[in-house]
Amino acid sequence: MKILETKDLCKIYGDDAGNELHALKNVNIHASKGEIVGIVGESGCGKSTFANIIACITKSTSGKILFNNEDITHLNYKERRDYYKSFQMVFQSPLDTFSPKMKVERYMIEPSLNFKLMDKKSAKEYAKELLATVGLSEGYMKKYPSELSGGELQRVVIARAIGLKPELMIFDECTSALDVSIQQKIINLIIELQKEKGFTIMFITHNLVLAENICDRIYVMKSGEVVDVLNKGDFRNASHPYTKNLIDSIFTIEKLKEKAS
Ligand SMILES: Nc1ncnc2c1ncn2[C@@H]1O[C@H](COP(=O)(O)OP(=O)(O)OP(=O)(O)O)[C@@H](O)[C@H]1O
Repeated sequence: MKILETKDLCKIYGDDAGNELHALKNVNIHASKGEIVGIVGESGCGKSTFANIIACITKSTSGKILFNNEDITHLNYKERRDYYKSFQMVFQSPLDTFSPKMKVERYMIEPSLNFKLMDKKSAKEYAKELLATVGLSEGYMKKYPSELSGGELQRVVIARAIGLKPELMIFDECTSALDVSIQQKIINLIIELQKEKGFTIMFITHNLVLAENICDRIYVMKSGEVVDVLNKGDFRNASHPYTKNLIDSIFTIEKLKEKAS
């Protein structure tokens, strides 16, 4: 069953001088229930624009977005709020989602209170449970963002996002701001949570090796277009020269590493 499907999604950014930038060109991407779908491409290819449109942060210029077969291309305020119960996004920098003056506790209980899902006491208990799920003790509830490491902050962001039991989550370069050793831990956490909770993931990254390791299907983007779709087990059989180049560059790095060791 398809959770998300885009049909000929286009985005044109314009400036005051009348210049147009076609950031997305007829993008057709889908994700079925329980899948981990990768969107991979170099900087500026349109990955974040795509994610922001799905998150209703940016408006598309044309095309359609279907969520559980319902057209969500033009949602009003109330509909968007409802959508955010089923959709959550985790951004590259956890500090972007945190106010520096907000303790972890308030950040964690906010969704439960905003959506009137439970009272404050239960929301606090639920927040502690969620923190435990991402490997953080309840002591973190009383901390400010400045007292947490980048990896810990990203765990808190993930804990809050899964608290709403979303059907679809987008992770937009969610580990690129972290140390390599922490990146692996966060990726493992996301995979474990996905297996346990069964939600669908769109994983946005410039890192093809990472995507290859965790995704069921990868969409390769270049200059706003999907140029290749690679299925699991088939990732090295890319057809587009751009993807072949990406893969060749990985092999070259692997060979250099082999030579060096
Ligand atoms: N608000 C905006 N106004 C004008 N142009 C924009 C805007 N946002 C993005 N762009 C342009 O659209 C293109 C796609 O940008 P986007 O951020 O989606 O790419 P990306 O693949 O996510 O890149 P990165 O990995 O560097 O974040 C780029 O050329 C960018 O400069």
